Amino acid sequence: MTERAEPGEDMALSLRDITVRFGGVCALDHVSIDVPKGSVSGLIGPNGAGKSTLLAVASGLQPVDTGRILVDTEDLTGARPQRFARARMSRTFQAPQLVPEIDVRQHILLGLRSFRSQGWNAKAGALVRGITRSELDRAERLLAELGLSEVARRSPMELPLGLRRLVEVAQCIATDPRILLLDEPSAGLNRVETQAFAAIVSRLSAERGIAVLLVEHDMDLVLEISEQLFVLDFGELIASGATEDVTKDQRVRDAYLGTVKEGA
Ligand SMILES: Nc1ncnc2c1ncn2[C@@H]1O[C@H](COP(=O)(O)OP(=O)(O)OP(=O)(O)O)[C@@H](O)[C@H]1O
Repeated sequence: MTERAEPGEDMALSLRDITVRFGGVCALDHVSIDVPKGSVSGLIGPNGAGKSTLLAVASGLQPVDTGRILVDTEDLTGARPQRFARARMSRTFQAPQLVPEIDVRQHILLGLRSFRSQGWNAKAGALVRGITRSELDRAERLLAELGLSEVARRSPMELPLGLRRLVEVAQCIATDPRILLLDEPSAGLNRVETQAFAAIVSRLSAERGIAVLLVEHDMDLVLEISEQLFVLDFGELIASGATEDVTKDQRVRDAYLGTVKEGA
């Protein structure tokens, strides 16, 4: 099912000529993007532009009508989401996929064992039993790194949305991803929480060499942390490249960034 493809040495994820149609709607129209290793890329565009569809394609959740998906050097087109996870691809969802029955630390322990709480059941609960000292230490370090130590023993459902999103990110990080897809992580966060979140994502990407692809409507956040930008409009990629170049592109400014001032 998977085969070696031509290596995009600096690219963690390459989507080539991706088309996805839902009946008469062309959600993605021959879109190609390259997400570099170890940096943050922003994926922006108005409502309905195809951003969520592209993330679903990139994580193996959405079949494509045309195109190829290369993760590092492997062609995973048509592979199941589990195969993407084995290729060290991890993602968050607009509604964090967390469960009330296990505490924050147990979510991290699941992540360390390469499980997500998505589809959690009694079997997954058993997976966090018999944990080793080393796993516990790693979980505690990660909790501290993301500022979650104080809430480690609480159910994520008792926490405000901003912390729930961080728990999901922490669980993703625990799986030791090469690629992290973030779907509107700042939705529902206040300015201070968004700033804190931005700092954490930038640091994790730089320190751990994670390629981050960020779908986000908060342009301040996107422009602050993204080294590259991809701009979708009605399923079409209208611009891509270094953030400072893309934000000067007249078509992008007209379609989406009308309020961004020169030099922003
Ligand atoms: N499962 C589906 N069935 C039918 N149409 C869909 C489906 N998913 C998405 N679409 C359509 O595909 C287009 C792209 O949707 P998508 O959710 O990817 O956009 P988006 O950029 O993520 O939007 P938003 O910013 O509002 O989340 C839209 O016209 C949407 O209505």
